[in-house]
Amino acid sequence: MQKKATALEGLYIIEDFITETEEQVLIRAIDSRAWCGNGVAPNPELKRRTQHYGYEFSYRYRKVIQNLGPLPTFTDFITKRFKQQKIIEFEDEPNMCIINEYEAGQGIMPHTDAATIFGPIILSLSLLSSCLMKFTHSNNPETQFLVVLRTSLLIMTKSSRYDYKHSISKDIIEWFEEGENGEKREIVRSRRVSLTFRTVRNLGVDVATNS
Ligand SMILES: O=C(O)CCC(=O)C(=O)O
Ligand SMILES: [Fe+2]
Repeated sequence: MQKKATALEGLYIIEDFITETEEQVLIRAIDSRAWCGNGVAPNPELKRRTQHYGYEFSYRYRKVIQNLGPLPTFTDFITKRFKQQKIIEFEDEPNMCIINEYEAGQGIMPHTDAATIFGPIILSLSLLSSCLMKFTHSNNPETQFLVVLRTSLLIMTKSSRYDYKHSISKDIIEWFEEGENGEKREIVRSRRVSLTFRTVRNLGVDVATNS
């Protein structure tokens, strides 16, 4: 398992964080649970579907609204691996996991995960379809970085976590350049599911945005 640095300070990717079998087992466990969003409470106004564990986040009020108890057992092997691989320190143990589902044509608007509420490390495990995540500097929008998310773990810390907004487009076809020769590659987006692990530090209102 290799933690690779990206060109953006504080942003790392681990490509082989879980196996294909673990991915399938996770998807089955997730799909056996109830989704909210797309008309269903507690976040009916959000078009994409989500599941909230540990704490419930309200996109409307931009804050954590209730403690939901421990994370589900199907995430135990993931959080254990965070510790084994020394991705997190003890005090950064995630106590919240939001699962997002993106159908083809769905994305997430540029935002910075609330610095007042969540801890310094944001971990996002991507399943199923690949996509591009764009990082745009909050004060200097011309400064941008693109990362490819396959079945991988994204580790967002430091500048990437605080100084940039991250977003995923709604595009069904995305292009990126890879390798030494900058070969052009295509992603045809289909269903993607991500698990974002955070540490809730504070139950205050999110003064930044999390959409
Ligand atoms: O889907 C992802 O990988 C990112 C989700 C995200 O940025 C968020 O929920 O704040
Ligand atoms: Fe985010």
